Amino acid sequence: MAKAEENVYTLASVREDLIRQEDTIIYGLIERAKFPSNSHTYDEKYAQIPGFSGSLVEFVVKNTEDVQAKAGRYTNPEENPFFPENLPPTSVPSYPFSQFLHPGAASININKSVWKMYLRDLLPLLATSGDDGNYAQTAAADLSLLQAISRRIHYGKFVAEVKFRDAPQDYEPLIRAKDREGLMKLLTFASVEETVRKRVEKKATVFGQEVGLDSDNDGKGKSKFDPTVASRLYKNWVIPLTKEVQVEYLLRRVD
Ligand SMILES: O=C(O)C(=O)C[C@]1(C(=O)O)C=C[C@@H](O)C=C1
Repeated sequence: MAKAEENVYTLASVREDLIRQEDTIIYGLIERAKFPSNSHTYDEKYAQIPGFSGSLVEFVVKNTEDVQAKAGRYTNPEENPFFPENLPPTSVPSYPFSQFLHPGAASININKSVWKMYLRDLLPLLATSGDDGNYAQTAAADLSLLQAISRRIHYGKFVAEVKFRDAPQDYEPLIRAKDREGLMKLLTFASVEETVRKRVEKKATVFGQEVGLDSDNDGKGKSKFDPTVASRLYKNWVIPLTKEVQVEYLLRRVD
């Protein structure tokens, strides 16, 4: 959650926020796994939308972002659109979001990589093959999951700012030397990453299980999706991309 006041982010508070965001991502995985792959959703040749060239998922994401931009979504520095080109300005009164980040943060948006990873890597792991015709609903599930993953990854900007403020003397020389590898090493906590992966898989197991009234049967039924998909998502893409955002942010931090 964005904070209105200055200096309210700490390493503990941003980590807590990341933990809460895990829930949103796992619910998003469950919601998308409800539908089969529905490949027409992603097929540019299938969608014949007058005045629009692209797939159905692009149509839903672009148009929803347009509405949400007018409603003020992107005035929050935690939010980054997938299609920033030609987005309308907000039409609502502004909220005094914290100016915690360095202004360079605004130029970091790695949603092109998030989008590619989602379609190419995650969906084949998550969705069973098949077609039930629910393409609009599928695209809507894709959108909320994409937004949750994107928010988590770009939250790396806040994590990096906190780390920089905690130890500028360690970060500044590496930033000035543009030492990406050194920065990556300094911001990495292998044991935290392992805890995150394990917790995510546990949450996915718990949230994905059938709940009955007979507690003896809880957890015995079929899971709503394979919980290892959640931990693989984090291990292979979410954590590495969050770290990439941190490095990009730090490189702009002393400009
Ligand atoms: O908690 C941190 O320190 C983070 O930078 C977040 C995160 C993550 O993406 O979960 C990324 C890098 C660290 O190695 C550990 C965890």
